[in-house]
Amino acid sequence: MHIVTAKEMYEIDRITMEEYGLDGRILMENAGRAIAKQLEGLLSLNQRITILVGSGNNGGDGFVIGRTMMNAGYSVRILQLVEDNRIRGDAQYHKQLFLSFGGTLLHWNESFDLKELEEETDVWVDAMLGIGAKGALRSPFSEVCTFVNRSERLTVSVDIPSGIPADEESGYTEEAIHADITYIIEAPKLSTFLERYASYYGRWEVVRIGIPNSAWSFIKRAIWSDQSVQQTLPTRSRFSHKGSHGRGFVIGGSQSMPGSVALTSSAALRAGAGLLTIGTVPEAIPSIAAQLTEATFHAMKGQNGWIQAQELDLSPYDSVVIGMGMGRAEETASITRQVVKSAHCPLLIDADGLYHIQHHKSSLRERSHPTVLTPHPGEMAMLSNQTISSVLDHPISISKTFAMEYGVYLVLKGPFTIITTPDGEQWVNLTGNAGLAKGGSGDALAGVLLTMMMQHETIQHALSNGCYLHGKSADYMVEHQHSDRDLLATDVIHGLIQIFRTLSS
Ligand SMILES: NC(=O)C1=CN([C@@H]2O[C@H](COP(=O)(O)OP(=O)(O)OC[C@H]3O[C@@H](n4cnc5c(N)ncnc54)[C@H](OP(=O)(O)O)[C@@H]3O)[C@@H](O)[C@H]2O)[C@@H](O)CC1
Ligand SMILES: [K+]
Repeated sequence: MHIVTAKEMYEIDRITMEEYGLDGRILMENAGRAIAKQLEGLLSLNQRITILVGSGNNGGDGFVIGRTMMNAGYSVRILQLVEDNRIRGDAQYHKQLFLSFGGTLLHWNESFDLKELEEETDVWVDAMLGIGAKGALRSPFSEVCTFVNRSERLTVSVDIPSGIPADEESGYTEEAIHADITYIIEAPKLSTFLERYASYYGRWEVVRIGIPNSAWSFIKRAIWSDQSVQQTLPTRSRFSHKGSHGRGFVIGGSQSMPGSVALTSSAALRAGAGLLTIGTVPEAIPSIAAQLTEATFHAMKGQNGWIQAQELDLSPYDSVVIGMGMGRAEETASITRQVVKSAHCPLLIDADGLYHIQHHKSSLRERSHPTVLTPHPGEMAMLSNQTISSVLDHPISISKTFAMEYGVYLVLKGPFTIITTPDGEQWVNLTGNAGLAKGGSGDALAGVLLTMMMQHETIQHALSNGCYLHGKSADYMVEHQHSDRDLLATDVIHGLIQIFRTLSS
């Protein structure tokens, strides 16, 4: 399923109408009918529907929904918020149909009594503004949205909750509709995944309106779905041996921080790594070894409990991860630089490794093997010289610019983790929950990703599947054994057992 900007969606509509010849009025009919079908499944016949329409094609969808629901036996009325002469084109065509079918149309005016309307309403359908919304809500949209948000009635939005943008834009008002459900037309828009706007959507579902599949070919952004996982997660052959599942190397840890490297390694093993070696300071080995009997160790030279710069032979490994629990001292900066240069295999840089790389980003471009960076928004801000709030407002475009500029795979972690390839292709992962917002989650993710990188032909598939599995495990654990308060990274690692069992059954 693709993810689009408003501009891209308009282009897809244009291609469908001009190049394939599908009339815009039919698209609008399909949109309204697809949403009406969902509403019929959701509502009982005694629930009275009020549809709020604006001047654009979003309102046009509202007129189709009105006619279709009315025909299905529901009590429907439409409140039009703009003057009659503002409704044109396809929307005007469908408004006429609604009227000729005997629909009830109310017009907004200064003295309109919304309270009275509310008394005759069980469900608000918001068809005021769609992807054509620009800037803060103007009157009377702002007053109507404020009223609907205060009303206790079920609120269903068409395509986008009115008042929020489709794209990574700011400057919108909080009066935007807080929908219970949003039926998104054909493809989620960027704002569906932005911290600032995601909650306005409520629960969302995508409805198809007949856009041809080939019209999407220029869109390089999509959701990583259950189906994507089924198509790309490698199966294990009966004749495989430990060497077939990858030999991984985890570099990190320090005397005072052995835990994160233990989590990464434990996750890598649980995700199915064939062999795993941990490179850390001698002082950290006993405590990690006590937890992880399956790992082997490479005792690295250390000073004051931190890893020192030293020669490392990385040739035996299929993938390397560096950074967790390593500290920010100059010694660990030079080992990071050295590994970036000498790892002739896929390399994942996380945590303190990202801190060290910020001043040597150009060295990433010189690598001839894949490099993966796994920042959280704070680390992304540091790497891209942006503020954290700017990263949160523009995670999709900032990720893309960075990944393309430095030729890296980027995994920007968050409630919707975004995976970007060096070519600028992007995938959004939907699994995971608030239980992952704590220390240790990132360490566990790095371990799962390390293993996936050794077992997939394509790094993007590896990263997308790794993020999916990690989030899916967290979801499973919160559903069956934990809450999103008490979930720990070790629980997420443990939950992988169940996820693999389900996927392979
Ligand atoms: N073939 C297609 O294209 C299909 C499209 N489809 C549907 O069309 C939707 C997009 O339609 P759209 O482009 O007409 O834009 P839409 O969001 O309805 O409204 C624009 C109007 O809003 C106004 N306005 C803007 N900002 C405002 C504000 N802050 N406060 C107040 N008013 C504001 C603006 O006024 P203006 O600024 O021009 O004065 C303009 O008149 C899309 O989301 C989907 O639902 C489907 O039917 C499938 C086929
Ligand atoms: K809307």
